Amino acid sequence: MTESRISPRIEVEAYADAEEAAQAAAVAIADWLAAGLSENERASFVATGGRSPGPVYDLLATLPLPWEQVAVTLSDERWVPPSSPDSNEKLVRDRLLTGEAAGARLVPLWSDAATPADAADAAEATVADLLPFDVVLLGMGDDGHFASLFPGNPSLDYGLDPDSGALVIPAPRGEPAPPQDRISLTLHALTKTYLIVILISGETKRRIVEERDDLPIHALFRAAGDTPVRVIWSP
Ligand SMILES: O=C(O)[C@H](O)[C@@H](O)[C@H](O)[C@H](O)COP(=O)(O)O
Repeated sequence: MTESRISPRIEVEAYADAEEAAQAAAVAIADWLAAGLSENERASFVATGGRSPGPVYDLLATLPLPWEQVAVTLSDERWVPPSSPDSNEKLVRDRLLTGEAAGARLVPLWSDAATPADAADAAEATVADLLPFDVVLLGMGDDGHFASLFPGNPSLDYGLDPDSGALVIPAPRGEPAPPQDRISLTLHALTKTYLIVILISGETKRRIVEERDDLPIHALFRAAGDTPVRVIWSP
């Protein structure tokens, strides 16, 4: 593993391949959950969507943690029911809440509310009950978005406002992204945690992290304060 520093606190940890990166992320998450559970009755984990985290969840589901003491919520959700193949809740139910981790408690963001805004309002209280999170897992898009906080989206400024006080907001579909309405945790919510793990791959994403400072992900780095941020990368 090699490390490159882009700031005093953020290090890009380079792993040989996606499998090694997933292993490193799973170990980081499991260690932090175990540490939280050594001090508290409950722990909470923010899982993310997309293509990258599935192998991490597969590994976590094999680990003998006291998962019945762990609450799992989502960094964001597409405005689709949990039966949809696009649902992040479905991804987490299928890949994480199985095996050893079947007993974990899922706190979803989607509900049968009339609109994403109504669902976000309803999720505000259930997410607030989980704070501070023990660990947050995020991915990042090629545009530097994380969760559903997309460059150019009308919800972005509010979503990145560290003083907003809001935990969960609607993110409308738009041009260029996202392709469908979303619900997202805010920067304010996602930085109320003891560890942030960002799982990315490919040169484009590594260069975004290392060479730019103007995208949503960089606002997260700045807002993280004393919260450790681990950027786990593979080619
Ligand atoms: O709902 C989602 O799609 C995710 O929460 C999203 O924020 C994801 O983390 C990034 O788009 C990176 O996705 P990949 O890991 O597939 O590149």
